[in-house]
Amino acid sequence: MAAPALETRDLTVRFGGHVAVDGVSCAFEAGTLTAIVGPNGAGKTTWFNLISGQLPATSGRVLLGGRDISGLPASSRTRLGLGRAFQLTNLFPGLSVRENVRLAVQARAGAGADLLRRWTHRRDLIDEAEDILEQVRLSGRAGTLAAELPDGDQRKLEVALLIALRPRVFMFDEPTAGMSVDEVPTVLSLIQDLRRQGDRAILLVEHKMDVVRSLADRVVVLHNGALVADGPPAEVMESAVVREAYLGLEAALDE
Ligand SMILES: Nc1ncnc2c1ncn2[C@@H]1O[C@H](COP(=O)(O)OP(=O)(O)OP(=O)(O)O)[C@@H](O)[C@H]1O
Repeated sequence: MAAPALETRDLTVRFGGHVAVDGVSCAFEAGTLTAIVGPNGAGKTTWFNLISGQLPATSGRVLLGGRDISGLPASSRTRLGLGRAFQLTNLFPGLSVRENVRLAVQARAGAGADLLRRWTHRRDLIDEAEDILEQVRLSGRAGTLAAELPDGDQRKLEVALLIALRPRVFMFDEPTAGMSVDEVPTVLSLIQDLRRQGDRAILLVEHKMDVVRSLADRVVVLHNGALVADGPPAEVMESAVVREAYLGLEAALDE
């Protein structure tokens, strides 16, 4: 059997006496979208930080496609196919949307640091960038400077840059936080499109239960740093253990 796209084994981090992520073992298969939920301070973002390499683990392992990446820095993990959205540092505010996407495609393709000058020779990469712009519905804004995009479009651009990297694992941490109501569906349908491609695992930290219900195949619940429930959304969100453990979530679950 193929190794899971991503796996954490007994992953733990302590801050002094506080165990923020407590022995979390969990595997994510390609073609699935897993929502990670839990009350504030449950350890969701810290778990993401351990997976992406932003934070070193105290103990435990992270495996990407079966390969142990625990000791690797974040940049190497990205190169190996771990794509975390909204943490990207490769967005150039002074360049247009199109130029940003082209640079990301070119960087992934290893076309060198000669950047925009080479574009005329790489029709395939130009086409790929245009396809991605279309996929994220930013073709109409291709000439706009990244810095001048409204927030929602900037999120879309960040997803575009992530797609350009062709990761096998996509990690989204509250992708619609702070967005206006009319922008939310676009970003959610983008994430749904990614899931439909079938060859990647998608992890989504999300507080909005309606989003979880509509997008996720599976829900993983963290509480006090530990994984306390894992299963199909309807089952997990209705389970007594989750309802009892999460008084704070109860209102949201009933929405
Ligand atoms: N660098 C750090 N140093 C000390 N404590 C930390 C650090 N990072 C996180 N923590 C603590 O670890 C716990 C988990 O925090 P984390 O942000 O991962 O929770 P979360 O589930 O993502 O919460 P939220 O939903 O509010 O984003 C919290 O108690 C937090 O204060």
